[in-house]
Amino acid sequence: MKLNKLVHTVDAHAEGEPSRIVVGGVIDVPGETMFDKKMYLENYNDEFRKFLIHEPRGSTVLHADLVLPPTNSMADAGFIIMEATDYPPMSGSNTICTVTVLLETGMLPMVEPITEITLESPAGLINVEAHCKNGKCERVTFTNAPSFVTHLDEKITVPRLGEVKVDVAYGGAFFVFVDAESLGYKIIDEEAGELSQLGEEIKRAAASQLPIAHPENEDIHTISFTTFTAPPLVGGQGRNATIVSPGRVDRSACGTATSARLAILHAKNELGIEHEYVHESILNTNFVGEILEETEVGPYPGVITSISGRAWITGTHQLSVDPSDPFTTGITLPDLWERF
Ligand SMILES: O=C(O)[C@H]1NCC[C@@H]1O
Repeated sequence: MKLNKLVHTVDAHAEGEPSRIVVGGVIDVPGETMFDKKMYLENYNDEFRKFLIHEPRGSTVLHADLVLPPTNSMADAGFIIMEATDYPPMSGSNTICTVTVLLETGMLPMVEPITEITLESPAGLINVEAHCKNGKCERVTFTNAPSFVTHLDEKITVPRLGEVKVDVAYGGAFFVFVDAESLGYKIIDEEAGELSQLGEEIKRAAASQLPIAHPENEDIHTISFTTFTAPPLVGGQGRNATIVSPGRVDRSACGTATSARLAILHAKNELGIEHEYVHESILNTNFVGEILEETEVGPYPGVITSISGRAWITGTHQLSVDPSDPFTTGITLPDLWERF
């Protein structure tokens, strides 16, 4: 057997949302910070993301996280988040999967009952508290990058819907928020296809009509996700479906959307500091969010939030490329891609 590449991954899911954690096969990526390294991959080696996530080795419903040595001496490990179409600076489900894998494989030492570690994400340092018992990482709570709101009750025009009222907020990526009930949805399984299609249309409309940029990082300058919000169905405080490109529902409650939603609720005086907010997913799983303190991000008032959830390892893979394989970097047929 002759191989051009051999990459070791440990796969996991956080409350239903799957990630593939790269723990071997890559020594390092050029760049002085984790954000520089993410930009390097995006600009010069995007083939690696496609190799990990796209068919025939992955699927549209998969993310990958590349574990690297940190560039900041305060951090225990670094990681670069890769999703089906891009590289978000931060991600809740990816963080929870990465922490669970680092601790349950012994890559970082597990201390029971609470392991405290710091990860360096492209969005900055992330403090993590993991509740561990009998070698299992039972729950991961992390303090997210600062969240802030850029637009409240803004009207955009969406081709199939006409005028739609939206909020836009950052929670590690930019999200456009839409009230699902006002469009006739409750966020249940049978709506997943329609919500995915509408979400992609709303994201495109919002991105073109509401220009935005992160005040502290001009390379973060577009709306990446649509989040539909609805009243809870299974005892939480809120429910959501975040649409992940190329157009499918986040299986988890989406950690970064939860942080962004907390920033919006706080801006509307609907949620104070230190109140737990149980955010339900379409699968009835949840992430628990909490506003820890107020802050400022450039000209925007913001909040520091914590997000908490669980992950489970699903298996390990040795991904490889046979030099005679015609499909080394992924297949994206329009039956699943460019559908909407
Ligand atoms: O939990 C989150 O933040 C994420 N889940 C998939 C898409 C987002 O990055």
